[in-house]
Amino acid sequence: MTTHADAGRDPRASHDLHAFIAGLPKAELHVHHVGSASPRIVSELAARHPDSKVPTDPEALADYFTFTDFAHFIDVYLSVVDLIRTPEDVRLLTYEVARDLARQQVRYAELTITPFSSTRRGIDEVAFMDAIEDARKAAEAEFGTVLRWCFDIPGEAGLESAEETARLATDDRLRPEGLVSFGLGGPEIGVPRPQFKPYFDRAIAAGLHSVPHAGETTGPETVWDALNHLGAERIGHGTSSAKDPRLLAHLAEHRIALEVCPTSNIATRAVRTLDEHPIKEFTRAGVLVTINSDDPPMFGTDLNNEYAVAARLLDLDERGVADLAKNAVEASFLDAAGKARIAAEIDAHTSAWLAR
Ligand SMILES: Nc1ncnc2c1ncn2[C@@H]1O[C@H](CCC(=O)c2cccc(C(=O)O)c2)[C@@H](O)[C@H]1O
Ligand SMILES: [Zn+2]
Repeated sequence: MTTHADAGRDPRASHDLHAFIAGLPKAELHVHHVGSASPRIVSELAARHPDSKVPTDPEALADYFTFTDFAHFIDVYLSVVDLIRTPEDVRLLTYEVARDLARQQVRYAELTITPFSSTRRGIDEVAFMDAIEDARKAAEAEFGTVLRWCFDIPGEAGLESAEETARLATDDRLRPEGLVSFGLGGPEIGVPRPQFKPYFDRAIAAGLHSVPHAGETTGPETVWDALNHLGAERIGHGTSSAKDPRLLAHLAEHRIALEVCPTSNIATRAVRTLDEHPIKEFTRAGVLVTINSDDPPMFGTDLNNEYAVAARLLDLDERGVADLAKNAVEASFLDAAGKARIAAEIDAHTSAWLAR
């Protein structure tokens, strides 16, 4: 498996391609709020809360963030969630995540937030919404990075968490301005998707887009469930779709994008090795593939590295990488003018690079 010692940069992509990717304007569609906390922020929060089992030494975090399986990953993830205790923690985390995205030339990101995990730990719901919105506005003004929110149900926490997430996402007095979509995360085994239909129906009726995780740790039938019962417009991961040619054809025909996160799949052991990742089967079947980082510091990666990994697995040059970046813009929930602006920036960067 990929270790943190060699992660953060795919050594097999050329220096030139890394430099092209680093300067490429990008959109990120699948990245988790708490899972984006940098080692510096995690260790700062861990030092503030010495009762936690999370290491305070950023160096020790690489070991702590090495997972035996998906369940272990979720355990560790929740220990970091436990460090976020005040609205100020939420604001700081969100602002710092935006700074990290801006450094990678991410112009637009849909950040998956699990408000249930914060409200059940006692953070006031109004203060929580104010904290994320305050950080969103500051980040846009200071870094030029546009953030939007996806509120996700932590499925394993049961229907109580679904009810709470749907309430927070649809109550006009609470619902934040930046909210665009509704998701479902956590383990899939033992957490059937169809039971969440009423909550997705409410979110969709309130104008939100549907973007559940599916087919990350279970088979293609979970992706079908997400499509048929939850009205999925994009699929988080969808890795196991490769096992079902009819599903691949359906995704391709309906332009339902997969939010592919290659390094994540290795780190959680959903896929054995990068070379066995089905990304090539997706593109071969004509599926709209987007490249994403999921929980970058926990997986020792970042979005730029995920593009380098994808370039290697798909054997892409600069134009091919630029096309992948445009897929994410197309599959985003930006308006047409916003999409056109980032697509033009991608073209400008690519032409200038190739004319060097
Ligand atoms: N690759 C991923 N694939 C799937 N999900 C991912 C991935 N990365 C990050 N997540 C996140 O994991 C969380 C899971 C939280 C969870 O299951 C849970 C269960 C019981 C209680 C509580 C609680 O809060 O008390 C939470 C979700 O918030 C989700 O956004
Ligand atoms: Zn995810």
